Amino acid sequence: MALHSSPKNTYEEEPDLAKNFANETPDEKGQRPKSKVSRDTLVRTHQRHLKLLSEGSVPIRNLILPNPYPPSHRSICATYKNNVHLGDLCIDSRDQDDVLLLRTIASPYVWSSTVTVAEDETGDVARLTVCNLEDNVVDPIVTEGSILAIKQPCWTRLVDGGYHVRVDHPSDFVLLKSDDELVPEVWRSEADSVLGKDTNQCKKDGDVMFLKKRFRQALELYTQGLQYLSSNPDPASEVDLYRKRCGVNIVLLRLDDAAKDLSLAISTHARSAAELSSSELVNASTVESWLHSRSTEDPLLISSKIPRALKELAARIKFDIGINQPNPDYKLDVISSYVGPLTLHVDAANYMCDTEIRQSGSHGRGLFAKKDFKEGDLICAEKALVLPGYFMQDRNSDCLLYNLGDGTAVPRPGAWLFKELVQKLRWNPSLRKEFFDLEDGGYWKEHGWELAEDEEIPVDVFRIEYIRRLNCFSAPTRSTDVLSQPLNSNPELRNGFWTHASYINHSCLPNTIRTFIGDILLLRAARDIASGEELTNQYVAPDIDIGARQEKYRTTWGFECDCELCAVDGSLSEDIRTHRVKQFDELKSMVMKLSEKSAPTITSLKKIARGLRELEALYFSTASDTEDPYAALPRLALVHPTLFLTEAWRSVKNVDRTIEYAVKLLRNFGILVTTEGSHKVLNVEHRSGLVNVETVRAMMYLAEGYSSQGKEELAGQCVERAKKWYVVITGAEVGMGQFFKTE
Ligand SMILES: C[S@@+](CC[C@H](N)C(=O)[O-])C[C@H]1O[C@@H](n2cnc3c(N)ncnc32)[C@H](O)[C@@H]1O
Repeated sequence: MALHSSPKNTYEEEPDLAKNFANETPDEKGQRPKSKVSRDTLVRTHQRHLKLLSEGSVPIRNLILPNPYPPSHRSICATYKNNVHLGDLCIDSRDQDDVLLLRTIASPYVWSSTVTVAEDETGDVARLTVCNLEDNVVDPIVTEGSILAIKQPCWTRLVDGGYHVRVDHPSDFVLLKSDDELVPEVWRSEADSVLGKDTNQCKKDGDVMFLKKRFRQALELYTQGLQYLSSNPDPASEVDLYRKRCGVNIVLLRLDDAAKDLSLAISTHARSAAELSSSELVNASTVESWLHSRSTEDPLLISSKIPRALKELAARIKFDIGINQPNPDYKLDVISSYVGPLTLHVDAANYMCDTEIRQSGSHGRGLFAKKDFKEGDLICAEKALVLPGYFMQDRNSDCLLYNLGDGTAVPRPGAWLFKELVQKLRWNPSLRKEFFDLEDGGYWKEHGWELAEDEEIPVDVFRIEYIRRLNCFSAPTRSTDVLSQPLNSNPELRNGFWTHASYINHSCLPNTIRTFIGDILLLRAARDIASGEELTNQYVAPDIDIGARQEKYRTTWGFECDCELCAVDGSLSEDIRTHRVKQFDELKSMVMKLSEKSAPTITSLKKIARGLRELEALYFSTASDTEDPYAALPRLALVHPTLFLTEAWRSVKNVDRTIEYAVKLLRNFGILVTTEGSHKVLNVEHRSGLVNVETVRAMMYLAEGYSSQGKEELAGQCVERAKKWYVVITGAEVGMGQFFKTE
């Protein structure tokens, strides 16, 4: 992968160098660093890198995950007794109980990570690199003079020589307030002078910061205003400040804090409003649990009793945390009209109550139907836990994630999802249980890490990455848009996370199809599904050759598929398999060559048809005397040439052949189409067929063919079925008119 970062900027680690370095350097674990850099040199080097950054020498964010280690579970108060200094630290050797207090002596360098220079209480200095912070240049977290506590600190070697203190888990990094009792006396006296503004001034300054998008500073100023009010009570100002702080917390995706602020705003308002002072609303914790409840119900009628501004915030928080509605009723056309590349997040509730998670034989847990669904029905709709909304074309959004632990490199969509997941989970402990319950490929168990019952779940960035990798989905802005894109155009897809849908296991013959409208994932039935049946989905479209597809499942998700198609394909002799792939490749290259020509000749079409028959024979030759194992199954190797021939016969207006090949195409996807009753009734049968854009098109070609033969009833039934499948593959009826007009 080409990297554009300037070689001069050594603060941006070169992933390949870092990887080789990690493998090649002598093991110094547990030793003290051999060399020490002076304060002057550290600061001068830092200034040079700040300058390089301001000159824009770093177009790609390289996020690097080193070899895994668990986050510290200890609170800094509990570990204060193990307060260590820089001189005590060893290389690559962490003690969960250690805590290091530092004060920064330089402005931060904020890009792939936050780099600064800091001193300890004894005046010793170090380069400090904090990874996976939600830091930004406009509103930095670590400013000059910040006081920090670093849990389980150690020295880590740098590629260019030297050592730094590197933090990977955000929870191992704690920003201390100037009045915190842990802050050493010498530092405390200097930092204390920040306070001293009255509430109105804090509010005004906070508003200015908010408008400048310096959200963390706004948060700090509103907090100071509230502190002032604790000794000078004024309920109206208090409600106002909690409301404002709630708004900032929502922007920063700190929903737990936003819910707390809003509960305090509502309870303070209720206490001061004569008609509400005896209501349940005065109890902030009751309001907070309502905000966190996933129900659409409002048993305390909170919304009707509070001012509009608070009501709107309550709706915002509830939608962002996620609410569940009991039915599949959505105005998908309206929702879809709001969605665009920059407006992914829509206000919609989830619909999940007709599906449940339970054990699925050897597949771990799975998602199951709790009632019967008909083909095309909406089974479940879920808003994303995280769907990064960065602008794809923006050069500044380039970002790559390197996992040195297993040597993988994750491109931009996955890297952004990782970054945002870390922040969402860091700031919202209420969302952690659901997330960390997901499949992590045995990562935690393998390391023997466990949590006590009452322990807060730590934000382990390595575990987040394992969970992301096994459970994320690639998503277009809207699935409908994919249909209108030119064939073979390969638009970059986002990478998003939907927790409930993460429980769906893969099958090459899935009974559901997932689609997206903005951050809503819609799961629809690809065929009739009975209550109790496991719901399955295609993680990726299956390769024609079983060896290739099982390899993909094994390396990406750690399983081997045992669906009906894999069982039949897997029972073939190596000889037939190789033969099939070879024939397929030959036929494909013939088709590709012909596709480049504007009008293929009838002779060339007949040649392809002959090749197709030979390939078909390789499927039949696997049949025993009595039954064809592929009778109701897709014959994947036949799909591509059959599609070509269907469209080619259509383009030369040969109606009979178009119908013949459209029926064949559907059959090769595992969908059996027959007619009965003087050719008036269309039978479409599929137990495990694949529904996709090609099958929609094949149905439309059939409709067109029947129509030109004067068989209008059949044509109408084909159109009806094609429309139903259109909804299955795009999620909604949106754009259907246009699609069927242009097809
Ligand atoms: C998105 S999760 C699905 C839920 C998962 N089964 C669980 O228990 O949390 C993906 C993981 O499920 C398992 N899985 C999915 N499809 C499977 C299949 N067809 N056969 C076996 N395991 C499967 C694999 O372990 C895979 O990494």
